[in-house]
Amino acid sequence: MDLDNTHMFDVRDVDGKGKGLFATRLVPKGTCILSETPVITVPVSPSTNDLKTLWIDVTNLPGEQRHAFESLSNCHPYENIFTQYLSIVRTNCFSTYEDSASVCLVASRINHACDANAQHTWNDKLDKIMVHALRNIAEDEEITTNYMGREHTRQERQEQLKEIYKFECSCELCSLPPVLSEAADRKVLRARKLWANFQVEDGQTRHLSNPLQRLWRLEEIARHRAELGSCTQMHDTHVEASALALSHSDLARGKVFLERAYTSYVIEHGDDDKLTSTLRARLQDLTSSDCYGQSTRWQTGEADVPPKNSPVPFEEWLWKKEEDKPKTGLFADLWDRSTFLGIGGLPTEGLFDVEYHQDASMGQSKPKRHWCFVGEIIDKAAPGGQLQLIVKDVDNHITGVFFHDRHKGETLSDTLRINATIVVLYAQRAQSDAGAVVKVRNTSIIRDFHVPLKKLLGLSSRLLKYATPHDSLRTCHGCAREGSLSLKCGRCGLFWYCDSKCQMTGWNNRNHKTDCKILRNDDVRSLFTFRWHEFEEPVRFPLPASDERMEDLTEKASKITV
Ligand SMILES: C[S@@+](CC[C@H](N)C(=O)[O-])C[C@H]1O[C@@H](n2cnc3c(N)ncnc32)[C@H](O)[C@@H]1O
Repeated sequence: MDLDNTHMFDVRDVDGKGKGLFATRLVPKGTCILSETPVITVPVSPSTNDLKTLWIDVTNLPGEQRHAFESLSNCHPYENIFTQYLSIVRTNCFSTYEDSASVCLVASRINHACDANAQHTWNDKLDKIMVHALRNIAEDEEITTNYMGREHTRQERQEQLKEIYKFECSCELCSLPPVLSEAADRKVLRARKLWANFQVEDGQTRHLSNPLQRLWRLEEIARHRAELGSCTQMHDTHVEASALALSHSDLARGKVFLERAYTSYVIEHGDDDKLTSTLRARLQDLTSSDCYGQSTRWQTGEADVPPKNSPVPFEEWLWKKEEDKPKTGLFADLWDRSTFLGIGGLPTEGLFDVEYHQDASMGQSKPKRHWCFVGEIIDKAAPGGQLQLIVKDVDNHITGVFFHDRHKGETLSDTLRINATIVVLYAQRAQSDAGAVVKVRNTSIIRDFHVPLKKLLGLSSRLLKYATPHDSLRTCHGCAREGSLSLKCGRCGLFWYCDSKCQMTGWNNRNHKTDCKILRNDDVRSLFTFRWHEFEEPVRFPLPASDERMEDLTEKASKITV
């Protein structure tokens, strides 16, 4: 017999259960209570030949082991020595190798409880049954495992245990008063249903539709499952949440979820399991995950996990429960992937997305905030007279923008030029033969800016850094000094300098010659000055009131420095 940690438990008689395992000292949560190599393995559905093989295997066991096997509990009737051995297997087996059931001489003595304090798992790296403590187990407490998995109602559990193991379970969970038992059952059913809905959609792209709602569903599942106490199911929930976060380039949440998955998995499976090693490796390089970066909608860095004393409660941050706080910057931040999206971050056409839609009458959903698709035209064609743009989006994904308006885009076909940036308001991700595309049904939602996307993004960064006051101080665009500056660009009125020397540096060496020209275009100015985070109703191009806002901004800028 191959056993570790025998000093932690012994086998005792238990009233009404036969024998059972008991802790002989405090066993802390996560402890490996035993790891044991099976003595007998049979196919799950044995043939007559397999029964003979079973008989041979048992009779070939060393005397002590054969005796131990024959004296294991047997709750099924049998007719002869072959079926007697099979009945013993059925009463005591664990599923181990594919389609196989195995018997261990010690682990098989562990009795069942629906609210078990330990869990057995099969470790195919070690070829052993492992039993780990799911919580602290007190000295003299019976060690129990759950024979059936957690997500079953009381009635389902009782029926299965009676059928397979011929006993009526009287564990604490099964002995709850009816009101509490029904409440526990409701949690089981809710978690099971929510989880089943996740399983319906398969493949990596499942994370792209309605991610916020999916995250909130996972939070609800995680809450129920935490109460049900299954580490395996907590692991599954957090792995899914991690994949969801990573799909949207959210490394901070992806990391926290994966760490949680790892922690719960290790409790039940130990740290020498195959999947444990995989999870550990994945944690080392989150970006290597298959689903990473399908969109940048929630982009964060690993270091963006808020500190413990952060004003936003950690769980609220983790599950994105916090209200979408209005962002108050003076200029639009084109890098903000909650508003300026690539194809992967867009809500899916025809689906209600809680992050972007509000209910409206007649089952039609309306935008509840502003957002847009942003990309650069890299090619265009008009097969069958329909204008189709090939676009590289803000996430560098190549996608299509297809025109489904009355004129099939013909009215715009000359204006929309290669290398121009386009912005499509309230865009949705639609399916076409060519994969995911944006369909433009009304030309007033699309606008082209005769500037490559890279330049617009660079300008956005510079506006945020040099044209936005920080604590009433400005940053010189020429030398990056922070202070009360008195010289501003006379043309755009937005960039500030220490003196004319810095202004020359800014103009000639730091892009302002180009930026200033770009900023003279009304559409570009309104793109940057429109209040994207203040929503009253959907807008169309041209975006409203850019000039007033620009005047307002330049005036504010002057006041700060006078
Ligand atoms: C795998 S064996 C467990 C060890 C067994 N008690 C023994 O004496 O070897 C399964 C059998 O143990 C008994 N058993 C397990 N858990 C029980 C429980 N919670 N209440 C009553 N009997 C239980 C049932 O007879 C069941 O068929």
